[in-house]
Amino acid sequence: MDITRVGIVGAGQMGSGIAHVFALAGYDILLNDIDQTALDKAIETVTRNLDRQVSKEKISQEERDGALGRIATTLELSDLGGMDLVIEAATEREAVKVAIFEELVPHLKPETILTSNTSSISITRLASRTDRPEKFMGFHFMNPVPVMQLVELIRGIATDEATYKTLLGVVEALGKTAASSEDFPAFIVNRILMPMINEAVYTLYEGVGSVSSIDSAMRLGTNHPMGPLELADFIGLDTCLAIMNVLHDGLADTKYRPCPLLTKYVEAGWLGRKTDRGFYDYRGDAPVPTR
Ligand SMILES: CC(=O)CC(=O)SCCNC(=O)CCNC(=O)[C@H](O)C(C)(C)COP(=O)(O)OP(=O)(O)OC[C@H]1O[C@@H](n2cnc3c(N)ncnc32)[C@H](O)[C@@H]1OP(=O)(O)O
Ligand SMILES: NC(=O)C1=CN([C@@H]2O[C@H](COP(=O)(O)OP(=O)(O)OC[C@H]3O[C@@H](n4cnc5c(N)ncnc54)[C@H](OP(=O)(O)O)[C@@H]3O)[C@@H](O)[C@H]2O)C=CC1
Repeated sequence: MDITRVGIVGAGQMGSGIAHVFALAGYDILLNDIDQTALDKAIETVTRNLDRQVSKEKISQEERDGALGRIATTLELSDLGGMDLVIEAATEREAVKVAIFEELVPHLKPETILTSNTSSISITRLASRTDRPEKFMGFHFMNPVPVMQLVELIRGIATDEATYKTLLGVVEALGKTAASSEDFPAFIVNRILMPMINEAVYTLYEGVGSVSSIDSAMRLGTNHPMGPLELADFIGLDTCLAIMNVLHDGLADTKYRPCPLLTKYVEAGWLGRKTDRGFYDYRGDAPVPTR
């Protein structure tokens, strides 16, 4: 199937990054959120990141202008009805995603491919709440989307081959690389990454190390570009906790229990960079470790 128009639901860090790379690759984008401020912020973020790419001579001014011109925004989910492909990138809560699909599906063309950027939730279960499980897939981008090469492709039990092949073609058109994962909790990347981040929070909780010693140990000792607590703040502590809960519930193994300190930070509304406070305080010029 030929994809030219792409709808994106949720204009947070992932929705804006996905809009950026699709627009740069020539797709027409309609970005939706429940909050006008989120849409305005997303356009600001995309503009800033495109400008950064121009200043680093990765793209030309014309490419930047073209990409920005291809992104429109809307508060009405029904406006996404005419899209060829829809990517849901709203908050990592199953009830939120299911409500979006139930509202959106009656407006979609029969041939539209529907996808979720979920980090962890069962694709088969989400697909079953739509009218098109055979045209439904997990389409999992990595953060920051303009920089990270990987896209995980997750087929639900009913996903057909044509849908998989179409999305594989889209990943190639974006200049990214696909990895296929079976539909099990948190797929490949987060099945491995998130227990490491959770263990880093336990390491802090048990007093084995401070925020800076844990992060510098992993940055300098294992050559990770970011320490695990810095990365948790970057991803969003609410998203990290949601993923751990999906692993814990879905695999029924206590080794995935979320660290109580992670839960406490989320309960406090300290969600990391997006709220200016997590394991680091981002309100000053440079991030300051909080423990
Ligand atoms: C939770 C999930 O479901 C799945 C996930 O996403 S898991 C998270 C996966 N992501 C990671 O693990 C990220 C780990 N961190 C990193 O790779 C790096 O720290 C980073 C790429 C984010 C930043 O790298 P850095 O070297 O510290 O910073 P910086 O020099 O500013 O950026 C590196 C390059 O990326 C570019 N860049 C960074 N953010 C960008 C953005 N949002 N848009 C466009 N370009 C960007 C910079 O311009 C720079 O380009 P050059 O190499 O041409 O100079
Ligand atoms: N953060 C990461 O590193 C990664 C995240 N993901 C996944 O991507 C998805 C989005 O994550 P991320 O961008 O980080 O989260 P953010 O919190 O940055 O953004 C989520 C956005 O979705 C909006 N939203 C909530 N409910 C609705 C709705 N009903 N309709 C439209 N928009 C809605 C939120 O609005 P409001 O703020 O008003 O609630 C917010 O703007 C999640 O499923 C996450 O697991 C995937 C890969 C990496």
